[in-house]
Amino acid sequence: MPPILNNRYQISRTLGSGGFGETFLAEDTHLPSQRRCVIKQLKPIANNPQIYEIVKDRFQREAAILEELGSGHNQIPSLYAYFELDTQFYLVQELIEGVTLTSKMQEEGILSESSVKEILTNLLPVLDYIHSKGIIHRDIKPDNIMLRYSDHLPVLIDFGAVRETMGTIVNSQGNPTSSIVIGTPGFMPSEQAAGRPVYSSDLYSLGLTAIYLLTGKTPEQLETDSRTGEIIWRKHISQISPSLAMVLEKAIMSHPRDRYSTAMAMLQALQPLAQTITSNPSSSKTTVVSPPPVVASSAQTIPSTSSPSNQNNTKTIILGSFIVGGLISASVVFGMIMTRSPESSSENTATQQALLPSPSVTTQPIESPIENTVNPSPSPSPSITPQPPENKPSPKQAIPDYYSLINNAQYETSWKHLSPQFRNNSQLHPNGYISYVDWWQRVNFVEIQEVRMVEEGAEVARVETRLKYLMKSGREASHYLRFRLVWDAETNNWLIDDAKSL
Ligand SMILES: Nc1ncnc2c1ncn2[C@@H]1O[C@H](COP(=O)(O)OP(=O)(O)OP(=O)(O)O)[C@@H](O)[C@H]1O
Repeated sequence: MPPILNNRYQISRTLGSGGFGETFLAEDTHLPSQRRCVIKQLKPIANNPQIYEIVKDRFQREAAILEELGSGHNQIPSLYAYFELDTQFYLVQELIEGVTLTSKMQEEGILSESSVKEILTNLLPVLDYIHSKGIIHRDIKPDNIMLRYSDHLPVLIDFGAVRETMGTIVNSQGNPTSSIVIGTPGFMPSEQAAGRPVYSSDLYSLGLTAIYLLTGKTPEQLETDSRTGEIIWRKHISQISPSLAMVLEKAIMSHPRDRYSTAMAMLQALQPLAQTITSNPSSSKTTVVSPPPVVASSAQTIPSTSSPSNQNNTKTIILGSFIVGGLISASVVFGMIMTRSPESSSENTATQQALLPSPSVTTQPIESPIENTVNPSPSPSPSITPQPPENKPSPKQAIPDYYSLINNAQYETSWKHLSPQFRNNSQLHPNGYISYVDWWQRVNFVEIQEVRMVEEGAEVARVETRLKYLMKSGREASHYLRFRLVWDAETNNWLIDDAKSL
């Protein structure tokens, strides 16, 4: 290796070497500052002029993607330059002054739960960003995440796609294809090992990275449950909050269907936990569950008023009831509602009407006095909004709390967050709790995109929400719901008493 590469970069030392070449620390002699940089050398595996041209073409495209990613997110190194030299390819990247998670672990030992949560919370938006560009990293592991000294933020290095390009060969049909699977055994899920990575493959790898940081165990050192095929890891941690354990459990499920389908969904499942640990639970922190900028920019806001037509009202009532309470016998109708436009057919409307809950429960106008609440004490006058006592939780927080339980499959607890009246509604829950659980088991994740207070009284409150349902079937649907909450002094909680679509 010449001391000066491409007549410009003075090599200081080798940082690492892998199957496709070496990584160097260098100085850019063409800049007055002699800026330090990292140079990644890549060697194509095939020694064939025809393939070389294909690799060159692909390398250029991958470099363009890296340039875009690096300039679009501060936790991805910038691409300063790229070039080819003597049939080898080079990427010149921003030097991240920091430490890889592997080195940190080796130096300091296992990380605390709060450090791991912080890393996850700061890394998931980066994954969301690259996924929003249609890119799967494919090699998330402790070696490829650096904690930057200056701001302690995790930075994602070493994207897999460029290396894959170097593995280009021509298959027996004469088409260029990659001969290699990118990823690291143990950290990559089976669908990726089979050459079919999906976005949640990165979440799987991230989950195992977090487990490595918490336990010091690499995936190869963890056993697998021979009955379910899932990884057994919890016994290696003396103490972990059940909520973080559930998030990690879901992230590393062997089947992609059972994992979080998006980085934001995983982040959202994590955030109420961070909030519980770090903030005053009585303060309203709904910004924590607000959508990330990517989602928010394209999303609609909650309609400020609602005057649905009768037909829409019908749909609304059923939908709202299903979404909160769950109705086993009507799940087929729910499926139809989720996939059809608001102008549902008269046939569907008839089916829906047959399933209408009692009008006294769901059709009362928002301004009408609330009856049948759990707490028999008189409702306050609508014109007076009493100040809630200091230690009383915000009704706004009741919604993310409820869905956090749902997302963590804590159905027994979430069921208790419904008012007795809502639970006992036989049209909503013909078999009580069994119907409720049966319904929720079909839902992969509920994303809370917005929560807005409409009315806050001492005993009754109303909030409007924008939710996104990610079904296990792969369907997605957005819903605007208005919740009525009733205060339960006994449990010191706001209980969900009703929900209507807007
Ligand atoms: N942008 C960067 N800033 C600072 N250090 C980096 C950067 N990129 C890589 N490194 C350091 O160089 C080491 C090796 O780099 P890298 O992981 O890219 O390649 P490798 O291990 O040689 O091969 P492979 O690409 O097969 O993983 C990393 O562990 C990291 O310490």
